[in-house]
Amino acid sequence: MEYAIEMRRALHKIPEPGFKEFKTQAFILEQIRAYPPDRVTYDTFETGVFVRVKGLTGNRTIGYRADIDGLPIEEATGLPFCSEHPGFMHACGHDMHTSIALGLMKRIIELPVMDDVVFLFQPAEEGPGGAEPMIKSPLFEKYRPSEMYGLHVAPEYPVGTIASRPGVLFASAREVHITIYGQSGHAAFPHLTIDTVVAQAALIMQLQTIVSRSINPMNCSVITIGKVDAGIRENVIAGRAVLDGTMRALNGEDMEKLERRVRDIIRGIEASFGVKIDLQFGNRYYEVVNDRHIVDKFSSFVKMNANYIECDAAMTGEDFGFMLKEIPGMMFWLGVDNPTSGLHQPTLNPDESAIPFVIDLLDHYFREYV
Ligand SMILES: CC(=O)N[C@@H](CCC[C@H](N)C(=O)O)C(=O)O
Repeated sequence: MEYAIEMRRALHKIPEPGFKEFKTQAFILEQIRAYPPDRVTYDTFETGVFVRVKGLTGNRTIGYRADIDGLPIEEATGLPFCSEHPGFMHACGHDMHTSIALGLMKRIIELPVMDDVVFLFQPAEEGPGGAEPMIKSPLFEKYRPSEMYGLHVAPEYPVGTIASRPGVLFASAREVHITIYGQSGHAAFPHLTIDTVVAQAALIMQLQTIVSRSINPMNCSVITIGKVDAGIRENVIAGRAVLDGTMRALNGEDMEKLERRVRDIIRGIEASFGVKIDLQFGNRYYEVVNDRHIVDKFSSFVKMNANYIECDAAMTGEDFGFMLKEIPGMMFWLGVDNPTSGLHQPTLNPDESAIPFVIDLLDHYFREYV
């Protein structure tokens, strides 16, 4: 079996949450330590790894980033190499991203390219975000590339397709964590309680008016409440309710407006229902903004070798945006032909033939065009 596919299957079995990618990091280090130290240098950062592969001239340093974390989703693919970690799955394709980086690294160690190539195996993309601390760490200066690339699997495109665009490719994203405090009591005496479930329901519905009533309809934004929790049984009024969600926008102004309106609505809910609400915003992921010149260079190359689509921006978030704020570069979608499933679904099953396809493509690009 092709080395990188073997890597993917091994990684698929051990999905781990952000900053707890201990087995994944050990697995990556095991691969790196098999190479001669005069070809490869590396450092660990939290559960991530920086690697430099020496080029023939080393005049420049090209960066390639792979995110390595999994998601708290119970896998339902039935694959023979499915997750061995109950309740966790590589449901966003980071096993593909990491094995592509390992395969590309092996290729250019065995047959060097002109430039040094730096690989960033980054933890916690799904949250709380590993890209920002990784590039703020002093180690980043030792590995700093002059341009950077990253990819994300795209189940909706067939294998052999690359999609990207100059400018904003992914939205900015910010998690929202809300806890509602009231007064629990008997279901039969609601007037003696402060029911957080009713406040929670009203809050969810009001939050859903922000995008439609406060954001310019010509712009795109999203508020999703992905998790709600409250109560202990049918005849006890819940004294505490929790909501977790995420907000997306394509520019900073809209993201700030989303935050402002969430605060306003929460004040209103407190006044109308007599509850107290604790609101916490997570890290803001910046938009992924692709460098125009680098997209031109890369897309011209791809058009000669594969199918290139100039796609629309997507409302997915990606902390690769932090890296692209610091270093010019680009992210692109890699077709993995799984249109009946999708990202963050328990049935996600990317076509592995995309792995050798993109390793060949990037190897060729890094060797002759970058
Ligand atoms: C590519 C992808 O699916 N990324 C995640 C990033 C999540 C960021 C953060 N945890 C949030 O929810 O805001 C996405 O959900 O788009």
